[in-house]
Amino acid sequence: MIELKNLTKVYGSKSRATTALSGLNLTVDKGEIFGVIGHSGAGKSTLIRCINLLERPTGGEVWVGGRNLTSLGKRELQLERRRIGMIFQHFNLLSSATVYDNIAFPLRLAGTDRTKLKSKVEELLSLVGLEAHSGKYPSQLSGGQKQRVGIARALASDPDVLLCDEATSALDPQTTDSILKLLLDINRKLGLTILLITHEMHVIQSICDRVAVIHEGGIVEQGPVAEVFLKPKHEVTKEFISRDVAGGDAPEVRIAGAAASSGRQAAETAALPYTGGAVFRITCLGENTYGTALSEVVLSTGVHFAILQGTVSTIKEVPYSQLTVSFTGAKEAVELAVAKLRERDFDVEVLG
Ligand SMILES: Nc1ncnc2c1ncn2[C@@H]1O[C@H](COP(=O)(O)OP(=O)(O)OP(=O)(O)O)[C@@H](O)[C@H]1O
Repeated sequence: MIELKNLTKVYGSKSRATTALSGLNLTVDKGEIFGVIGHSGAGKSTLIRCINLLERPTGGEVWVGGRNLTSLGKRELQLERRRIGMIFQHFNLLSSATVYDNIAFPLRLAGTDRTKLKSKVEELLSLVGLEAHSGKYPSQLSGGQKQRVGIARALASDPDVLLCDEATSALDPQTTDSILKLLLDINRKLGLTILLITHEMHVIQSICDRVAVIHEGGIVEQGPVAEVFLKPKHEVTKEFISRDVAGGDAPEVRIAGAAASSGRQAAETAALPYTGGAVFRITCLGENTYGTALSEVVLSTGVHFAILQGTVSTIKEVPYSQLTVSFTGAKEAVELAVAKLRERDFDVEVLG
């Protein structure tokens, strides 16, 4: 649905030039929710604004729905843009217009007749749950309600694609969750392709199918959310995840006193209690998360275990657990426990 080929954006020129995007490639499939995460200055806003050509790329191509937008003239581009809705961090509503008129705005611009306009606005008000607020002005609405208006307005032209520019960054956690749920509902009901940019892993984890990590104007890692989230490879990805899990800057896993050989293990050998046992990271995705497989394996092999760190949560409504455990017992028994866990679809990583 969206294909970015070798996308480049340089702001300014000569000694004042800033390269915001450097030959970026990305494909978003029809009907999926795709998240791009990155730190401040990584190029997220530039990327999303280049997709509807609010920002002209310096080089490369932007394909949406099979058309190369970068090759279109003004009039054709205007028409294609109707197939791309956009919502913004600060909502960008018309302050002097009511909720109804904000939603009706793009329909009036497109010359929609009165009867059709009224029924479309009413349908959108109901979709975003604002039927009771249609006569209010933006100043009379909460942040979450304002974003609902933004979403309804973006959907007025029946777009195929919705671009979300940090759409929940100005909202509190509870309101964020209700807006994310609305986006997920819309994606499922309308089959809308959604591309969002964010600096919050929670947003990605809640609703995205796939994620790309942007750093210094390029994609450094991408894949299905569960894969990237549970097995991050790039340092920037690991940092986002450890912040999200630990709620701060703490590294993901640290083991006090254990001998370390590899770089990754060395970085992880500092803060968890030393139990004398072998340390593993055990990951489980799906219904098995709440099952008894782990205790069955442990009981059947006679090893003892201590949980050093753990998370049980969900990735887009699918449960997962990731536990750092220390196994103590005879070497053969520990090896057997690990083999049995792997047989039962647990991912077991040796940490030390
Ligand atoms: N209009 C502009 N003129 C010059 N440089 C710009 C302009 N817009 C962005 N940049 C630069 O391009 C780079 C990428 O900026 P961009 O806003 O795309 O990053 P971002 O990931 O969205 O950051 P944030 O999360 O802080 O919004 C940064 O170095 C920024 O300073």
